[in-house]
Amino acid sequence: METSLLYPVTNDQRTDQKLDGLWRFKFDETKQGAKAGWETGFHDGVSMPVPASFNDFFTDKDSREYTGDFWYSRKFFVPSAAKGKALFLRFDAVTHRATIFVNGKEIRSHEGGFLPFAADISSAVHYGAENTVVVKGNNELSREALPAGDTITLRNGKKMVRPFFDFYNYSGLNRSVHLLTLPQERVLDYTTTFELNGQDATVNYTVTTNGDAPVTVSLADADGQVVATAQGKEGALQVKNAHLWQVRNAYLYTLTIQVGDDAETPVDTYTDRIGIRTIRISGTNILVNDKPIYLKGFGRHEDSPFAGRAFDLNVEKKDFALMKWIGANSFRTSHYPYDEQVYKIADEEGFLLTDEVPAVGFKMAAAAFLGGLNQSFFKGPWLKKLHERHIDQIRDLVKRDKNHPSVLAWSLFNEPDTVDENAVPYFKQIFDESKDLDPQSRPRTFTLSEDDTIETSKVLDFPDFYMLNRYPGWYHFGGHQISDGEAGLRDEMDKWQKAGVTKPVVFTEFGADTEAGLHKLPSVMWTEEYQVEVLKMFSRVFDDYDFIKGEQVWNLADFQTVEGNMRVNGNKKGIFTRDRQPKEAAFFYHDRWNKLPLDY
Ligand SMILES: CCC[C@@H]1NC[C@@H](O)[C@H](O)[C@H]1C(=O)O
Repeated sequence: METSLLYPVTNDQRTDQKLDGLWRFKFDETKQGAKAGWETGFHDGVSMPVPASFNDFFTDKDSREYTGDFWYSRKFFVPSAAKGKALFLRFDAVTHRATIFVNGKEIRSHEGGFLPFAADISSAVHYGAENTVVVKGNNELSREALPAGDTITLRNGKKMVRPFFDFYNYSGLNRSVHLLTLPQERVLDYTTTFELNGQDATVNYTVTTNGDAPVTVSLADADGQVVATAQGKEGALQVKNAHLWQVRNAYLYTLTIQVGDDAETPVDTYTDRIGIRTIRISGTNILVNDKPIYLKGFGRHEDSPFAGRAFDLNVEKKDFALMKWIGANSFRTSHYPYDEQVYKIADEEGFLLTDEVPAVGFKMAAAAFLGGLNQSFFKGPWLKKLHERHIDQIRDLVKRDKNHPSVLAWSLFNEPDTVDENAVPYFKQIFDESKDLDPQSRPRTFTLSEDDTIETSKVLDFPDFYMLNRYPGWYHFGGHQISDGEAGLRDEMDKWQKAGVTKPVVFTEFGADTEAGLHKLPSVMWTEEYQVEVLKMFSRVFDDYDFIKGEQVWNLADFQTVEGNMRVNGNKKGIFTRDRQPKEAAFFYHDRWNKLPLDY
């Protein structure tokens, strides 16, 4: 678990310099890099953009599909003025694992391709001079790491991944790298929780520092007017006539934490933007500020041409423009934590997001669909190591994202095999160990696949609300059989209703692969007309069951997957194409969702 995951800020005490741009890059198929001294830096290889996945920049298949070790290297200057400061390199994400070297000295390693980590380089840098940072990365998959898969070796000796999941194994320095200079005594973390008292609100906070200097906390409104202050590492800010953060009607305050007893020359200052709101599950309702909401939106991916899985602010801005146009109010960060900038935008735009760890592929049937073996996933020698990494990534996810008003819930798995009795002890451990991580006690949940129903799933007591992934009309009862698909879906909803469902149900995946531009009258599968027929069918069912409190269609946009006879250069269930142009279904949802209130 990381000591501090605060997002970098620049002020009189802190600097944040991004090391984005072209680095040197090379593969290390024979693992010769360490022996050849690559950790001290290199000038050969190719230039590689950061942040970006390396895969799509190559024109040969062996390079695009490369699996194994790879190395990045670049120089960076450390000014003499940085002497006396704590120096860190912060990697927003390296997929799937990394070892960091500075000037040839190994600093640290990190496991997990979608969460940040910081390397303390204070003892390794030369001041007033150029330094060299080297990243040794690896993108192999296994059953004891997240996301789950296998790595096989072809007869020609080359490694190849067999993901147990349906998204491409884009790899590399997928997010920004920051050179941070920080005060020796500083803020490491902070928490906020909220109480609403009529028009007023109380912001309860805690601050963690690495020293004993006094702490002062203040809150300023959107006009910069300080509305509350408090002293101490724990306290309460009393806000009169609080302006609440609401769904698609956001309001953000600025929280300022000052360390030191002289406000004129503080030891450290950290600022962040927070939203005052509460989240609660009550019966089959999801409440924001004690008002029931209905989730309208998408499962998404961080995926785009050229950048691969890398965070691209241009794509993110476009995606939010599309989600606002269509009338959405939420999305799931399927199937991994997204770049922190996504959550900041969601905070500003008033979107709710379900924050998901990459616990995907925990189901051998899925592996079988994608080429794995058909056996119990939750009964194997990989479980101990997998659990360690799983709970570690849940801890870091909550530590990183706990102060975002946009975070509605934590998704701890996607489509795990919950029919298997062996799943129960694993789920109990994960839910027990994650229970107290979030100071705001937001709901914890996971998605249930087609096989995991109210009759077959063994773990339905754990989630705080249910997330269903259902595909009648596509993976079964497709085409002219869609009427049987609707009847079967209604049968299942009737069983949920009859069982007396006591928690909200959100549909987090449903849809149909659709080739943009393919039309036929009457429709056939893969046409735009058919995708609309499927989505209209789901809409009819959703409108008939009041315990259903959300519809997040799969997917916002077409996205890259492994190649195969079930994929046409990727997954085409997007409502928009991969270059973000609308299919017919986009206009269906624009009409359906914009008739409703923004938050219901
Ligand atoms: C029947 C499982 C559906 C599956 N669910 C997980 C997503 O990551 C996939 O993209 C989606 C699909 O196959 O479209």
